[in-house]
Amino acid sequence: MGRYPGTENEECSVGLSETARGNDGDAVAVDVGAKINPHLGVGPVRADGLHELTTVYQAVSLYDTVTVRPGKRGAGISLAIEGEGAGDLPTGEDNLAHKAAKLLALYANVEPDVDIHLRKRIPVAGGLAGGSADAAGSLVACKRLWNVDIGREQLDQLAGGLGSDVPFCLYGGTAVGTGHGEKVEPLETQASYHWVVATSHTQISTPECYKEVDRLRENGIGRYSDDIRELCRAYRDRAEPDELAHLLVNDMEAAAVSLRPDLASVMHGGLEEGALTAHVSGSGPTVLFLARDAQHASALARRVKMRGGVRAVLTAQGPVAGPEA
Ligand SMILES: C[C@](O)(CO)[C@H](O)COP(=O)(O)OP(=O)(O)OC[C@H]1O[C@@H](n2ccc(N)nc2=O)[C@H](O)[C@@H]1O
Ligand SMILES: Nc1ncnc2c1ncn2[C@@H]1O[C@H](COP(=O)(O)OP(=O)(O)OP(=O)(O)O)[C@@H](O)[C@H]1O
Repeated sequence: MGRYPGTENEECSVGLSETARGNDGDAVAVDVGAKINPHLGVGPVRADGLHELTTVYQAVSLYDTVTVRPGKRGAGISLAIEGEGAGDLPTGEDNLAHKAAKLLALYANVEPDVDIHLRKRIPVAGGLAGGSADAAGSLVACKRLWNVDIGREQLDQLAGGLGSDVPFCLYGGTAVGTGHGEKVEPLETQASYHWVVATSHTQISTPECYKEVDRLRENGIGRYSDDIRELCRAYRDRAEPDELAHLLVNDMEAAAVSLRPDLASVMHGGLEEGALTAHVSGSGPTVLFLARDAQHASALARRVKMRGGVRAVLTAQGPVAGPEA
């Protein structure tokens, strides 16, 4: 069993290294879960270039760990990354965890002298909001490190300026997202579901996937799924996984498959192996399979892996709580 409830992935059961969590009392470490969209309705493009969304978010048990420590006076923000995709990610101002720390320091009028360490387990550019999770973790950890007095609404606003998924990553759990995804309303549910998460060797850029949605729409393919009532009811009523399977929607799926046609055979393979349903996660290319329970998820993950054509196959359970420092 992993160190997080509901996960047995090796990636998640590895104890944190000393560099990640240290022994110094000044370090603040937070775990932030990946995001999935059980419903992702994509509407028209707005005047600001972003698409109107009606989405249901859920945080699942694949975690990045963000650790912050006081840096040398005047040294600014330093960032080190280990784990999933570490070599490919920016370590400077382009990193979302860096941006988040800088933004909070500006808000709080404190010197941003902080050493940030990211232990990444969330696949990069996989449609699982790994960068957004790190931004949310950095906000929460730096808030604690610098004792920043900031209300929920203002924190949400800073998060929304960093990216559409960042406000949800602050909340975790299950939530409804509107606007361009930044307006988040928590959705209470006692239900818990088990997923198989099949990651990919290549990445899909989020803006490219949105552009492909638009291109397909111009050709009459796809429509805005803006009705989430049945899905919200199912979450409130603790629907059985079989019922939930029929209610999941992703308006970006056709675009992701158009950009990466091999995803269709990954989905088809999982269904043949007994998945209740298969969907692209967000803007892809990760594929999610819904399982009946934890045992079914483990068995299904093994079978999906044996079929090949994917990078890694993980299991995850959701919802999980948001980051706490
Ligand atoms: C696909 C999702 O993950 C679903 O939750 C999100 O909508 C993407 O959220 P994100 O990665 O935080 O994206 P952002 O950093 O806000 O935006 C990246 C780019 O995606 C496109 N974008 C994003 C959100 C949105 N509602 N409409 C868009 O068209 C825009 O081209 C934008 O420049
Ligand atoms: N801390 C970070 N972790 C991951 N990616 C980051 C980070 N900071 C910046 N990025 C950039 O963001 C890009 C998208 O990465 P991310 O893992 O967030 O994608 P994603 O899961 O597809 O996002 P979303 O689901 O929100 O669309 C990466 O290619 C990378 O260049």
